[in-house]
Amino acid sequence: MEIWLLILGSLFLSLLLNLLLFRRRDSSSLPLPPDPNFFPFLGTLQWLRQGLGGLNNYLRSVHHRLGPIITLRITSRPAIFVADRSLAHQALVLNGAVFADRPPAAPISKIISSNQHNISSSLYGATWRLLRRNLTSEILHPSRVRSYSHARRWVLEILFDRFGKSRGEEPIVVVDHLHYAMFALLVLMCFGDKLDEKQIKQVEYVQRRQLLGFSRFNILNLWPKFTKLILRKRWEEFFQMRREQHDVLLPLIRARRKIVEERKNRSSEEEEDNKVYVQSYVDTLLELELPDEKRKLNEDEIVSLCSEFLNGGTDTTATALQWIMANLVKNPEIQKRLYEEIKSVVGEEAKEVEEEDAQKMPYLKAVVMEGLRRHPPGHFVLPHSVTEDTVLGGYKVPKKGTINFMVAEIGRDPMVWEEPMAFKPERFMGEEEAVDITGSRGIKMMPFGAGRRICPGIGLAMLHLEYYVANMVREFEWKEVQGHEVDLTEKFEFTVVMKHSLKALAVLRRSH
Ligand code: HEM
Repeated sequence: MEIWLLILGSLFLSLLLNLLLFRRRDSSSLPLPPDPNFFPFLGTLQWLRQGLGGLNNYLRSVHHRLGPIITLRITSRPAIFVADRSLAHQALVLNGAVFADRPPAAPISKIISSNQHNISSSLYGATWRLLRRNLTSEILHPSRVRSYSHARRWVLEILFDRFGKSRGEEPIVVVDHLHYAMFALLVLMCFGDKLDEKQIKQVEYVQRRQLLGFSRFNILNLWPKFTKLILRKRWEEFFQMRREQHDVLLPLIRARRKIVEERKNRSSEEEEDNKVYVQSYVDTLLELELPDEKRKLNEDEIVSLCSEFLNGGTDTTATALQWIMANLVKNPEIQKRLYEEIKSVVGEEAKEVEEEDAQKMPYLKAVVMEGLRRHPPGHFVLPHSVTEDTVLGGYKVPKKGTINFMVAEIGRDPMVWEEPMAFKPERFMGEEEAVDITGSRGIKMMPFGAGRRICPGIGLAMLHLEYYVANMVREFEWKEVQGHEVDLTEKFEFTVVMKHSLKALAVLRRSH
């Protein structure tokens, strides 16, 4: 009886909260969140010149003046920015379905996403659901992720080999190796076979060129008809880049299609003998049928989905790894404590920290969490939009607008985190250990977003971060290079990277 009362009581309460928070007033009678500029587009021009870093600084100063939710007029649609964790929770988690849409893609993104036929840009609906479910259940499911453990070990050997060549004497630009390593891993998960170094480097080249080109090509989005005339060369450059990406990815996709078709024609006994087959992301895409159009994906769409998979899992993880390693080099006492923990779990002479060992290493987990809090690879989530006019924080959020959440500001909120700019993994030990990184029970940090559009790669990303940090620290002692002291200044690229890449010495710990 008491249980029933409790359930009824909480249902009633959540209904009431929902009504109070979101539908208290008809949204049409409410104003948009405050806009800092009397002449709306002037402010935009002010930061456009400085790129995303400029936008970030500008937003921070506007939030100080006008509060946690504001509007900017970047294009003809209002763009709302939220810098408050409770408002983010109210929107993304408590009212998740309404805030799960994406805005119509700008011209450049429309081409890259093959008309919004990928996960990150598709509208909230049947196509998004199909593509996202395919990725999470066919590739990112824990059992499938386990089947790629040989690949993670192979990549670890590549990394050790590269670091070892410096013999602890030559400074290493760590992030270059991390990028290559993450590409090797994700390329294998995407296309199946271990490709050779030249092929992996080609994929890395075309993908990173696309990522780093975002800010260069962004201007083409503003007035396409006009820019097609005055920035013709840049449009040509963009299409050339796209062609080169197709030239590299399409042969890999076609080779995979051939393998899948050959498998279908094989008998089950032959299949038994051919146990080396590991399912790749492309294999799963070949089978999909778009729900609205009742047709299979075309090659352009498969390229776009592969590109999203590669970008989603490489740059983000390599960026986070570099920030974490930089803090370990800058704070040798934290690195020492981490090494002691690793040694106590696997012993001094173990060749590898196995993936399961991380479960027995609370300090390792704390180091990774602190890295993601203090240096989230993305300072914003991807732009969201709402499926209907709605209300947030007493303001109107219009259906045709975009809304974004300031990830870095939320993770550095001094009301939640003591000394937010300091790197202190201890804050995740003891009481704070239970910080929920998915934000479903309340948001304190949100490096992967929150709610229905939360990053589907969160489990894989955490595994990669824990596994590579643990192994890099177990095998080498990482030391600062005189004249190249660690500098934590940020630079906005696709992710927010170190302005001066980490250079460090990797000194072997074991004699082998
Ligand atoms: C440290 C690593 C990573 C970080 C920090 C990260 C962060 C994020 C963030 C902030 C979003 C946007 C959420 C939103 O719009 O609300 C996102 C979306 C996404 N991420 Fe990740 N991510 C990481 C790794 C990965 C990996 C490993 C994959 C896949 C292999 C991946 C695939 C995606 C996809 C497909 C989306 C779009 C989701 C959707 O729109 O439904 N990410 N990620």
